[in-house]
Amino acid sequence: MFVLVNLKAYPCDPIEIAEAVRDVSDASGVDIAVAPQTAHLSQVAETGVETWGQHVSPVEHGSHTGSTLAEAVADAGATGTMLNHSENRLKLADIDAGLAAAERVGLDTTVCANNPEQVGAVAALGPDAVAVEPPELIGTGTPVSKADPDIVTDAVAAAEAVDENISVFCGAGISTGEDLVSARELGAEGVLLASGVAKADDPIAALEDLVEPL
Ligand SMILES: O=C[C@H](O)COP(=O)(O)O
Repeated sequence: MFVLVNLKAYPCDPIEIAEAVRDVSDASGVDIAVAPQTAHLSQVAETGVETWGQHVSPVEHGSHTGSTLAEAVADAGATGTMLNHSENRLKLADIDAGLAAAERVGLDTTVCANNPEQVGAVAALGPDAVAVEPPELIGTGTPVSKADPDIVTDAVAAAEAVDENISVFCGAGISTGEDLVSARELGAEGVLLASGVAKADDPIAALEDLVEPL
């Protein structure tokens, strides 16, 4: 299972969490990555943790003030990026161009989608992975794998129908090892989570609980 910890814009210490993710990943053997704010990418990557961008812009070098250039994200030490998170929705053409930008610099890509229908649509653009996240469950602590398991199994089927090599992750409300096991049993190869770690009083304990049953 792949675990991507998205720090969003939460008021957490990105280095403390990066070091916790690195240490728990090393100790458990579970592939865990962290996606900090773009401005923190270099500092986070320097800890040695697997580092992802939260977004890259659908642009090349040029007159694009305020953009998140894929080259800069890769230069900062990221090895992957999300696109189209529910809190940063993109037009289909911009997802396509964002994927091209990420692939140009060798970043792994995970495109988020609200539901299985959107999973099928974005899978057709050829990302490495898709992540299904019902927006209404994000940040609730109620895991999608329990609240609506069909969303996960339908997302897996939708992606497989397009390309069986695309990995499917799920997210929203995931915070325990039991949630990860449920996600895996439903066919997900990874999970996307945020508040369960970024808002935890003890991020190391939260991460250890996540990977304990794997
Ligand atoms: O990027 C992460 C997802 O939006 C899930 O967030 P959450 O774990 O706080 O529900």
